[in-house]
Amino acid sequence: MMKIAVASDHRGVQIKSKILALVSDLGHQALDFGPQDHESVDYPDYGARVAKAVSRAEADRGILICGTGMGMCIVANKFRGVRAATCHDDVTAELSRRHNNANVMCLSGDLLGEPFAMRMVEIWLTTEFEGARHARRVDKISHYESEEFSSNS
Ligand SMILES: O=C(CO)[C@H](O)[C@H](O)[C@H](O)COP(=O)(O)O
Repeated sequence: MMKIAVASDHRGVQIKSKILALVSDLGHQALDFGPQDHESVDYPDYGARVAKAVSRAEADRGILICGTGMGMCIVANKFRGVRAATCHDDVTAELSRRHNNANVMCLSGDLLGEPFAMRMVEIWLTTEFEGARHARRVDKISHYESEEFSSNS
């Protein structure tokens, strides 16, 4: 069982509730990081909540929804240890796990149909990281965000 933190902006509130239910149905602990209504909010505030939880290992993974899935991805990737990927379909959902070991999935609330998005979430939650050559590449990403790299570049 994983702890999955989920948040959205106002464009993703409706699908967020469906995703939270799916996450629970799949046997995981679903953590709702808001918002709770359709009032307009700023996606960086909610993206940061989930990304911070993943970065601090308070959640195993996160799922973020905004209009396009892009703004959430940009903000989430500012947090150490977060590998956020905007997923558009089954293939990007699967490969973001198998190749990139993505720990945050970002989705569009505007562009994906609900059944399609639900299938992508299920794929993303059930697909393992392949490791091997991909582990070497993910390790290089970690290196580029390390203090050692920042102080020498
Ligand atoms: O992806 C996004 C941010 O990059 C989103 O589409 C936001 O949900 C969008 O920018 C919000 O716009 P709104 O006109 O204030 O609803």
